[in-house]
Formats: sequence, structure tokens, C-alpha cells
Amino acid sequence: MSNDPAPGRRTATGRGPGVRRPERGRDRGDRSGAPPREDREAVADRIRRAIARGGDPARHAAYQAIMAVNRDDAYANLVLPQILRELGVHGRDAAFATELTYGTLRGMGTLDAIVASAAGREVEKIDPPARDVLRLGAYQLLYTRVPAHAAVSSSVDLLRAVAGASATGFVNAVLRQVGERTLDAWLTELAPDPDTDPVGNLALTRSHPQWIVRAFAEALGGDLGETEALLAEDNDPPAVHLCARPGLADAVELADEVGGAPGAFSPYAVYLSGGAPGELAAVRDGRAHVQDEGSQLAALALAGAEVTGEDRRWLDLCAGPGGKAALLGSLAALRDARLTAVEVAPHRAALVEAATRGLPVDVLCADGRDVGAGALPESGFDRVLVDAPCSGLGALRRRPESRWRRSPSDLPPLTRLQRELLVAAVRAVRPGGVVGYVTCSPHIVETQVSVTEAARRCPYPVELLDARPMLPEGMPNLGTGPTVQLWPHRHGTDAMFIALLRRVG
Ligand SMILES: C[S@@+](CC[C@H](N)C(=O)[O-])C[C@H]1O[C@@H](n2cnc3c(N)ncnc32)[C@H](O)[C@@H]1O
Repeated sequence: MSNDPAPGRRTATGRGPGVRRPERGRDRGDRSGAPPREDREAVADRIRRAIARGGDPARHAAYQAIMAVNRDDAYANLVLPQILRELGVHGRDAAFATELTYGTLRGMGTLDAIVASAAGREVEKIDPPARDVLRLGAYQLLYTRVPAHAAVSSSVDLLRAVAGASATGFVNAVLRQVGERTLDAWLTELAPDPDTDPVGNLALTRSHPQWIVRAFAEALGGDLGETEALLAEDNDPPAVHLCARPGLADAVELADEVGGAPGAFSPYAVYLSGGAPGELAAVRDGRAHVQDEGSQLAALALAGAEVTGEDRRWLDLCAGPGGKAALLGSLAALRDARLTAVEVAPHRAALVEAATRGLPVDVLCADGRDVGAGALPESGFDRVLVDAPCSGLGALRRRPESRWRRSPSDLPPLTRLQRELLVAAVRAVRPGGVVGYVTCSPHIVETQVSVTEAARRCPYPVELLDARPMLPEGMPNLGTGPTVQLWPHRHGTDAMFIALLRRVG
């Protein structure tokens, strides 16, 4: 691999980069030059020294985070706060570092196509440090108001600090080429024709892998206008929502307390305008927790569905880290019920314990498919939630790297597990009781197909209930039922899917 300073244009046609997409872990492994641990520590050390010498803290922190995500499989939402803490980056610098990190990672599909075109080579053939600096620089040039000269010179300084002087001429030349055009001009040149290849066009212009664009379009009934609105929403930082725990806090009063606004749909939702939610007194003392409004609505739909007879034994079959268990547990306290919260991963079961402390919740670290044994008796529950492990495609706006990590090959093992868990839930619920099947993915194979397939395999008959009346009155765009699919671009929530099934025999 070399970085000789001779960039030149490539087009999106033929083998050009315009139609290429980042793939899972493509920056990892020997061929990509993933640095060994001591090198990573050396880079971190160089970054610390560069900042001490007056280097820009935000860009250095963002680079370190992007490097960790692209080459060590780190999660941006976990690694960035740690890096900011270690480097002592606060306030506006921290906010800028966050924007740079998240924006660059989300935009990587589009940015890579543009960088490759300007560099005259595929991004995989650019050395990793220069590649990440180019992504970060191109993001500033094309998506922010950072003046072009500042974006270019700070990128050159950054590369010199983290990797020495050898490729600075190359980075300088490529970024100058990138900055010669607007984003629109680049997209016009590189994106496939929307009339002949609408999916390819959306994938490039909205920075998503093609298979995800296709899956979203299918779930939206083929409406490409709506698909584009959804993709655009995925590229915007989402608002943080709180759940005011029923019986412990009131959403309107909590909104006043935290300077937020009551939610549009969930009676327990509060929209935050910014800040660190974990530091709020209401979150620290257990009156509220952070939870997307769509997740609240999914738990509330199950809690609101009619069951005949007894209604005291509730089960959450996939509880970690405990957001829905906390909401259901708060409701259970008000309704003289008790929730069993099952989670297979021990560290996540511990999170459920912490999230539900003080509530009538029994946490069980077990496989939710083991119904019929011990604390999971067959026909032993009145309401059962299956918040199934899924691809998470409905929450891409929260996890900037996730769209590049996921692949279609993730789906078969996930859908198998989803169906097994849903069959187990139907075995766990008593006749007349209700099961809620929920995913934070709108992918049809994880939603409609998983429900249909599981219902077909159930040892007991089930009927699909209309979930729409279980959502707040007047909530728009809930479709034709009986299942409900929420959407970021329609409802401002994650793309939660909700199906309610009653066991009838
Ligand atoms: C989508 S998450 C649940 C989110 C949770 N309900 C909440 O609101 O915080 C799915 C969870 O199911 C767990 N899980 C996966 N397989 C499981 C199994 N066989 N039995 C029980 N839990 C399982 C995963 O570890 C993960 O924590």
C-alpha cells in the first residue's frame, strides 16, 4: 500500500468506487493493516502529546474514536465518551468531536465513494491512518460549515501527529480535490441514475448499504419517497427520550424538571433537548430511565391488551438491559402484578437487576426457550413479552457504525432464534393470555415472516390481535393492522414492530 501524492478522478461506472459500500469489518484484519495493541497505545500517546502541544482536541478525539471503530470493532457510543474522558475533552470540543465521529461514521458510504474518486483508488488501498483522516476531512468539507482551508490544514496536521509526515502531501491533495465540489455536485457525478437504479442511487446519496435500502423499501411497500425520508432520518442525530416511570414520576412535571418536553404519544415520554441524561437526578434516583418512545409504546401495547381472568403473572422473555422490564415492572407495581424478567447473558441480566431495583421484578438468568422448566412453567403467565434479539435496523440512527457491520448473513440465525423464542412465549402464556412480539427492526423477515412462521409452529392455537387500538388514540400512520410498524420518519421513534397474539387453546 502506498500513498503517493498523485490523486485523480474515478467515476462511479465500471469498477469505480461510486457503487462500492463499506462492508462488515472491512477495515480490520491483516490486509487492512489493523494496528497491534502497542501501536494503538502509541497512537493514543501521540494524540495526547499533540493536544498538549496545542493540537485540535475535537479532531484528534474523533480520529481516535473512528480508528477504534473501524479497526478494533469498537462501538462509537461506548468508545467516544471514554476517549473524551481520557483526553480531558469537554464542552464545545466534546460536542464537535461527537458530531465529527458520528457524522463521519454514518456518512462513510458516501464519503468513501467521494474520497476514492478524488484519490483515484479504492479506499481499501489507502493506508488506514490516511484513510480515516480523509474520511474525517471529507466530512468536514462536505457536511459542515468548517471553512475548506481549516478542514484541509487540520487534517494534514492530524495525519502528521498520528502517523508522521509521509502521506501528508497525498491527504492534502485529495482533500483539495474533494473540496473543489459541493456535496450535490459529487453526488450527481457518482450516484447511479435514480431512474434505472433507484436503490443504488439512494444507497450512495444517503449512505446506507444497498441491502438495507432494499429491506426498508420492501417494508414501506415499495415507496421510495418514504424510503428516502427514512434514510435521511437515520443520518440525523436522534433526540434522547426519557420514560417517566408510572407511579414514580409524572411526564409533564419531569419535563419541567429537566427542561424537556412531554412526548407526543407515550404518556410517559419526555423529550430531552440535550445534556447527559445519566446525570439527571430523576434518572439517578430511579424515577425515570432513558428509553426511546417507540420502545415505551411497545411495552404499553402489551400491558394494554385485554386478557380474560387473572392478570398478575407477567413475563419478559428477553429482558436485557432492562428498559421494557423497568416500564412493565412499574406498571406491574400499580396493578398488583409481578414480572419475571429473563435474560440469557449474565452481564445483561445484571443490568436488568440494576434497572428494576425496587420494582416487583424477579430477574432470571436463563435461556428464554427453556419454558417448562423451573421458574418458567408452561401456561404459567398472563402476559409475555418477546422483545426479540434482532438486526437492530430500526435503530441505525443511534448506532452510527451499525449499518456497515450488519450483513444479510446475520438474518438466518436471528430469525431462527426469534421464532423459537416466540414459540416458547406461546407455551409460557396461559390460554386467554397475550404475547407481545417486538423487534427494533422493520425487516420483513424479522417481523411478519417471523410471526407467521412461529404461529405455524406453535403447539397451541393463537390469534393475531389488532395492535393499533393498543397505541395512543389519534396516533397517525399505523397502517392497516393487525400488526404495527413504527418509523423514525413518521413517528419520531425507532422503527419498532409490534405484534400481539392471544393464545386461544
Ligand atoms: C432486543 S434485546 C431486549 C431489550 C430489552 N427488552 C430492553 O427493553 O431493554 C434482546 C435481548 O435478548 C437476549 N437474548 C438473546 N437470546 C436469548 C435467549 N435465548 N433467552 C433469553 N434472552 C435472550 C439478548 O442478550 C438481549 O439482551
